[in-house]
Amino acid sequence: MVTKQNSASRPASSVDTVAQHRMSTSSTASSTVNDGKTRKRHVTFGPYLVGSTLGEGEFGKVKMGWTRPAKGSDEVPRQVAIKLIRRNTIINNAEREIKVYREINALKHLRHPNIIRLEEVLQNSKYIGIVLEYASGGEFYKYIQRKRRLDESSACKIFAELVSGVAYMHAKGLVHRDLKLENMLLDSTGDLLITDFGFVNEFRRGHELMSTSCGSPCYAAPELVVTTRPYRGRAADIWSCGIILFAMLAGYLPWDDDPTNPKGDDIPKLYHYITHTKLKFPSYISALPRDLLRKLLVTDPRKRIDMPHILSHPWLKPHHDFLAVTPTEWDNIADKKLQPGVSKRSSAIATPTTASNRYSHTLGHTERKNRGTSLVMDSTFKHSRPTQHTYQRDILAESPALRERSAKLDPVMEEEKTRRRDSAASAALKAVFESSGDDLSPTPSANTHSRDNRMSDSTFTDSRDVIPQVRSNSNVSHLAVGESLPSSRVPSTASKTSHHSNKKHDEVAVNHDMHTSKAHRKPRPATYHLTLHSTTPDTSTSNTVSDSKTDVNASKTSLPLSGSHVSESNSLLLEDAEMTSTTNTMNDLTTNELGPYTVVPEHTADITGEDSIAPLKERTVSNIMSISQDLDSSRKKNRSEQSISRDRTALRQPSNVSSESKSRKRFSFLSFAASYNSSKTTMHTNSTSSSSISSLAKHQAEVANGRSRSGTHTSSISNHTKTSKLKQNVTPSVQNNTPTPSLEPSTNTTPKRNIRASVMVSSLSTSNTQEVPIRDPNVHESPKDVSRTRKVLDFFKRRSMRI
Ligand SMILES: Nc1ncnc2c1ncn2[C@@H]1O[C@H](COP(=O)(O)OP(=O)(O)OP(=O)(O)O)[C@@H](O)[C@H]1O
Repeated sequence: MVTKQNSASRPASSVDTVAQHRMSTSSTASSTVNDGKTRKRHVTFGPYLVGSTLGEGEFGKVKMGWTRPAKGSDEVPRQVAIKLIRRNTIINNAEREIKVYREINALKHLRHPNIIRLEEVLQNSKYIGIVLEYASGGEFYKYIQRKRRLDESSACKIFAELVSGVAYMHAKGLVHRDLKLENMLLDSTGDLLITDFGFVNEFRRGHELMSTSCGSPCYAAPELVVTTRPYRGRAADIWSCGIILFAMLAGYLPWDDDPTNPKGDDIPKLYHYITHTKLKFPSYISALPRDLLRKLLVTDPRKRIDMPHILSHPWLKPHHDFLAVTPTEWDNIADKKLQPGVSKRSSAIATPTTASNRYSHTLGHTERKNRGTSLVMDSTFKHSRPTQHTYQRDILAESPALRERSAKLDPVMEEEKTRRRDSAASAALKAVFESSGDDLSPTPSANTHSRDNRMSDSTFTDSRDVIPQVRSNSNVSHLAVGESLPSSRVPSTASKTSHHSNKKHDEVAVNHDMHTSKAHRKPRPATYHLTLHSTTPDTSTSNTVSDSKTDVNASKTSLPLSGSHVSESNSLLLEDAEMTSTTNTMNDLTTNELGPYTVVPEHTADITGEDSIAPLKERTVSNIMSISQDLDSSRKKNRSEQSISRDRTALRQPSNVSSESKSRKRFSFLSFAASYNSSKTTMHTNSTSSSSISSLAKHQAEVANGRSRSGTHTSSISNHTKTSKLKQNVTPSVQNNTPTPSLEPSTNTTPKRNIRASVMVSSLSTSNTQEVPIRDPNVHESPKDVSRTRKVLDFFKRRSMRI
């Protein structure tokens, strides 16, 4: 149990004691410990000691953190990852703010072993700190880079975990919309953790069309890119899963072999290629995964395989028991610790092996079902959080406006809501809000429901079972998303075992004939470029598997191919009669998902604000609503300004960006501009869009000429990719008497900026963008082709203005 203490009142020696204890348990902590003669200042954030930077994202740094066990406690400090978001970076940016709260609220409702676990959210005057489960296995895309590609059994296991997590969130009425290798982490046992829920959205069954395009170009489903029609979020996620599976198995991204676009960085060309070219497999991918990939990477979302068929696909047979766990069962497993009268500690002691088998895919489904109430979770589920609808119900009960919004909740979840209404989490949370009055924010009055008080409630037989809770002292009002069991009481993360960890991702037998030294030099998101591999065109035109002569088993394997899921051709059906206008807008989501998170860390150090002890502005329903209401206007107002200021912010990034982060392939306006220029496009826009383009073009010219305001951009710019295509000196002409933006680059090498890959593009009125003829001398396109490609370009044109 972590006890919050005020650093001002806590003896410094105890800090050192904790630090030394920490040092003894974690090798990464040594930098904060001195020789004992002089006291060093330890960086803290709320109840956590803060360590080194794990990574950097759009909103700021992710830091390693450690819990600080109370003095005399036998608890071992536990590692967490703290995503620190500078409040001033989101305070005047409604979209960013919404993204942060989307992530928080989505994570709060998701409890699945392959989805990163949210521990709690802290806030002070400078930062919002999202405390996450620490993924000690690191980033999945780096793992693939190291391995070059995964062997089929490893890929199968990881893919099973991925689709299990995705199926779970889909069943919860949520779509991720930014699934990609870069948003996947590994835990200590090599199991997958899906992360980065900033683009998550909610859908209702029967009304699941979405209008906001977002994601990362290489992983985005074609319907997001080449049409402006509403799309089905779940189908888009499934496409991304297909790209991920292909990358895992092949070691490179699909449709990466366009000779006219060898680096795949010309996104419009890439999508043109995707929609016109059959999927090709390298010879080392066998028949079953090929079959699944063919069904996943179907450009027509109506013909794309759906989740039930994925889960039952023969290639995933080794994991069918794991995949048979239903979302409700996952929830039941997570809720186990909340049930009155169940002592996790005694159960864990009584059934240690069961606990460690939690993720075991080898566990028979029958056996798993029969475990019944004896099932014990290990540390992954040591926290419990209020469910989405429990949480919403309690909030909505206090707000007529939000109650009205609640009518839009997924009816599929109604049963879930009812089922959870009386859960311990619900009761505890309700108690918190009841005591907090109309404000709905946990205030000092909520402290009457302090941990100690609730511990005396006979409902909870084990103090560690009580979550969520308000941890409080005289200075702090803290809504904890979860509370941990002492690490010593439960199987540690490191001790988690599964049959996967036994294998520990066997080293891939790399075919060195295929992986030439040239291949190693190619900076691809998934390491290799297709053209360096032996590839086999997908020649299937019917429900047969006959892709490669190396697939000896192909002809012998009888696959339950579903005609509806087999891609006969990659032509995208743009006319989707079923698609109608969507009601699922960002505003809908915003109001439903924002919550009264207001947490004040008790004491400060380097990363805390000066006034951190003072009560901070509560996040009330009214300001939640105002964010929602202001969204549209602020979006319009700030569109072009934000894009430029973000560009400049990115340019002011510190020069010591790690080489790894530099090498991460990120989509940027510059890369788009390079692609745009290289496609020799002439733009015709109306005055509105042209002014934005003009602004961006002006800014880009500044960048190219080294006149960035910060003056430090050269050091912060990734120079691993030279925008050689900019040297083609193509100047789009902007008509309608608007100034012609000069996109001519300087003759100097113009490096590509390293900014985030995930973007969100609101569907703008097509009237804002006029004809965008594509002129590619090498391609003779039909009017239909031109139209499709134009849509691609429109997408990225809009997108680039939204960055
Ligand atoms: N729970 C975690 N455990 C370990 N490392 C993490 C964890 N979360 C993030 N990281 C590291 O921090 C990096 C930045 O994460 P973050 O989610 O902020 O950025 P991102 O992946 O670029 O997403 P985005 O910027 O879209 O929010 C990751 O790439 C990863 O290396």
